[in-house]
Amino acid sequence: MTEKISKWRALREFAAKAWRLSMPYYLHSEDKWKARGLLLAIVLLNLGAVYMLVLLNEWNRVFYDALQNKDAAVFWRELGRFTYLAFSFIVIAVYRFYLTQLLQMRWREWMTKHYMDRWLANHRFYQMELARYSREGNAPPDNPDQRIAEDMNLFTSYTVGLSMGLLNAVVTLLSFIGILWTLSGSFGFTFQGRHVDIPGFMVWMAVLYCVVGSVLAHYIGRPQIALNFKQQRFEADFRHHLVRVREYSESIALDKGEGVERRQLGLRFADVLGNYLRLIRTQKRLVWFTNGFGQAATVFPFIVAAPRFFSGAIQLGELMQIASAFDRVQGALSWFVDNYDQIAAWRATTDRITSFDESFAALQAGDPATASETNAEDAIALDAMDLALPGGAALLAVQGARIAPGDSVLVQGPSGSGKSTLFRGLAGIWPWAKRRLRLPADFDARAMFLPQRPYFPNGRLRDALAYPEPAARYGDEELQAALREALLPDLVARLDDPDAWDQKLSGGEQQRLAIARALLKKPRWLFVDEATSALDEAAEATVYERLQALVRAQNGALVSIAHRPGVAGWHARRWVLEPGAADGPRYRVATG
Ligand SMILES: Nc1ncnc2c1ncn2[C@@H]1O[C@H](COP(=O)(O)OP(=O)(O)OP(=O)(O)O)[C@@H](O)[C@H]1O
Repeated sequence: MTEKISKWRALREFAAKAWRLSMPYYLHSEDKWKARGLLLAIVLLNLGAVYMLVLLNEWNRVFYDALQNKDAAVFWRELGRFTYLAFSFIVIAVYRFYLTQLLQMRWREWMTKHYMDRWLANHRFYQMELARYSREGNAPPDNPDQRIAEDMNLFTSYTVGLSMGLLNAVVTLLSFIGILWTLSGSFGFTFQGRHVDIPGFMVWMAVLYCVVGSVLAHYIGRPQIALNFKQQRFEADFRHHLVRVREYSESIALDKGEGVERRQLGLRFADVLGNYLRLIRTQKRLVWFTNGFGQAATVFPFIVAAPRFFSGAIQLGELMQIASAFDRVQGALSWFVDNYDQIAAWRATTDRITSFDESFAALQAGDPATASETNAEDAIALDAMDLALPGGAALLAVQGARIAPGDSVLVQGPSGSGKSTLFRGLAGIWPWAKRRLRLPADFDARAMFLPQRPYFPNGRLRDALAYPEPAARYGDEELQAALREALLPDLVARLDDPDAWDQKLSGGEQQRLAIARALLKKPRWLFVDEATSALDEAAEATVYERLQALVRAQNGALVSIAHRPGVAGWHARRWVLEPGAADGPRYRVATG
């Protein structure tokens, strides 16, 4: 009993989830009127298709009666009528298909854009990756790329396809149950001396046939839901690992890591195949059943109605009409059996998008971490900032630190003490931060962080240099001057060359390209995290001289993280990360 209740609850929860995911498009999106129009047209075409089936069913009776009576005139007239009925049916079928596909496409477009916006907003794409490897309770769903690329497609096509299929089945059922009921006659038998008459006998037989079928299909096909869910995950993990091997191809080749990677890939692919085998075994059982069930359905109505035909109670036309109406009723009632696979996949995809959705909501709930005020003064005031590790352990505390125009600060401390995390906290991307900051009014627009590993999009060098702004914002001369100043004179002539710059350029060249980006954009508040570590000391000194000159010209400040003693000379102040008290964060910042 409790199992039954929990099943109903699971079904209700699934319906609620599918509803929650679907409604925004039809109720609130900017595309809602077109969507509703398409939906209405598809519903009408579905109803039209059922109406055509009713007409064809009636046609069956007249046509077969004409055959039995050897009435050639009626035979030819009915063939003519068939042509017209069949043509209308074909037109409806074509437009039903076309408009359904159009609706699915528009809906997918809207959902994909909507989820891409949410994923990229407020650094959520970054925070999701951070949280994934933390040991906190509920990790975000795996492979967001797959959610966005594949699940949106699956969800929209299953939702439209299956709900229209269900509508079709219900309307067909209602239309043909009446026909079948009228044609059925009643079935009489004597039980304990009393005569019992069952009206609509064929309808009851159809219902019995399909209830038994649906229940059996459910029990046979049930494991598919979980297996489908897992299959998607295993496939995505396998693909993800392949992409990583491609991305880190050089490091792996230098480490001679091919063997390990091959084994890792083999393990992931074995998961894919193992689960797939289980899935197809379950599917095989279901195919056994649905085929047997479908074949039996062809002869079943003849067997049940034959006695009335042989007794002369009905003609051949009526027998054929009964068979065709039974076929329709049975087809409608078997909707569940026939679509078991798809329903299972629909549930899996709905669950995946819902968990993706929930992780957005959870991240959103944590947003106050990024709160900061605008400073009345033109300076960065870190009144208090506590940074923790993903597991919750307190890592670093800063109190009463200040960066004013003209400042140059070197941040020093042991490796792993939280220097980069301090920058992440200042940039407002670290989710485990409690911040009481006052920032200058132009901080958002004019602060720039140079990370240890800069990112360059594949494409023309000018796009990589100007990223994330459009390259068109800068003239050739500006771009070339920035490259020259950042000690990359050889690249000056290659502004329009398309390439994978993060693979083609050496580590030091990539760092100089990131510095060229800073020189191009002229930030006021510049944060440099080991961004010159791959340069030789002479080049590092030249670069620092230029960065210093840059921020001085902007009346800004330079804050650097660097281990090399040579860099210290370019900074007037030090912030040192020192071990904290035993009961507090691991490190505290001593400002100087
Ligand atoms: N995504 C993460 N998940 C878990 N721990 C992290 C994550 N990012 C950083 N940490 C941990 O936070 C601590 C501080 O890291 P951070 O990169 O800020 O150190 P750092 O002082 O800049 O080190 P280095 O000088 O080696 O670059 C380290 O112990 C690191 O392992």
